[in-house]
Amino acid sequence: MDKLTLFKQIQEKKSFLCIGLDTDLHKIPKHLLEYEDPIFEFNKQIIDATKDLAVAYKPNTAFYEALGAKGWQSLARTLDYIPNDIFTIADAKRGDIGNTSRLYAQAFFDRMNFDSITVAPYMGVDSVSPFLSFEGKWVILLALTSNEGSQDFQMIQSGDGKPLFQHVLEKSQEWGSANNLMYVVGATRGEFIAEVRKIVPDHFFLVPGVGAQGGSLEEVAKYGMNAHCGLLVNSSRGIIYASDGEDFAQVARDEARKLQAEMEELLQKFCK
Ligand SMILES: O=C(O)c1cc(=O)[nH]c(=O)n1[C@@H]1O[C@H](COP(=O)(O)O)[C@@H](O)[C@H]1O
Repeated sequence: MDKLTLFKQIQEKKSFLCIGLDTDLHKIPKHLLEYEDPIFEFNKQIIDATKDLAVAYKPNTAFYEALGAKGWQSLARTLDYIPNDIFTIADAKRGDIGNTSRLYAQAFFDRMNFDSITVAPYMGVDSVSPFLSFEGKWVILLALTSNEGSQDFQMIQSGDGKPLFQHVLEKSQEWGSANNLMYVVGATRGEFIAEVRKIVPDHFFLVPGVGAQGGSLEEVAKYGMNAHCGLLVNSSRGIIYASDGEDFAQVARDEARKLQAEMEELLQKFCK
């Protein structure tokens, strides 16, 4: 999916919501456990209930890898079930030496056909560029993450006073463009979003940290939105685990609708 098509989706649905399919066997409603593939059944019902409200789905692969081969099957079935016009993110946080990264890219872009994959930049250009050589696919590079530990390294300043995350943003622009490279910017790092947007004015951000992590959607939009929206704001637990009863899909829809309604207003206010 290219950048313009993604923006058209955002305009049509009046939404820049990404729903995280972080599906945990111990958290899904108990009545689903009688299904042959409870994880897929849960995801299927969440997708059916929210596909008119979301412009992206983001399974975090850890939740599927932890279940071994069966988990991978559930992930593949989930991906196949997501409507083709909705952007898909393999939240795998991969990155290794060149020939290994190329195999990771094959796994998620050829064998699984995800639109995009999250990648850690720590090993530099040869660990990232193999993913960028896949036509029509996206790298979503970790830049300023939402977790506590983002302070440990990402804020360390080099001699020129630039924090590490700024070096990641600047250097990586030599590797890809705003048409195949996005950045992870945590909603919990609101005070830096304006600064990040200045460094990368045209790139899309994947923004986790709204909902369960307490980040502000309004602040993200106020400081991060550009003329093509430029944002995919994720919520996982806040939506998919809003209820653990038989009504889980409807309640998830209600939560997604609340975020989408707020996004509709924010698009009118800041998307210019
Ligand atoms: O790459 C990510 O998606 C990610 C980056 C980051 O900085 N923080 C972060 O929470 N995430 C992921 O985004 C999702 C957030 O989940 P919730 O806190 O339940 O909305 C999880 O799958 C995280 O792994």
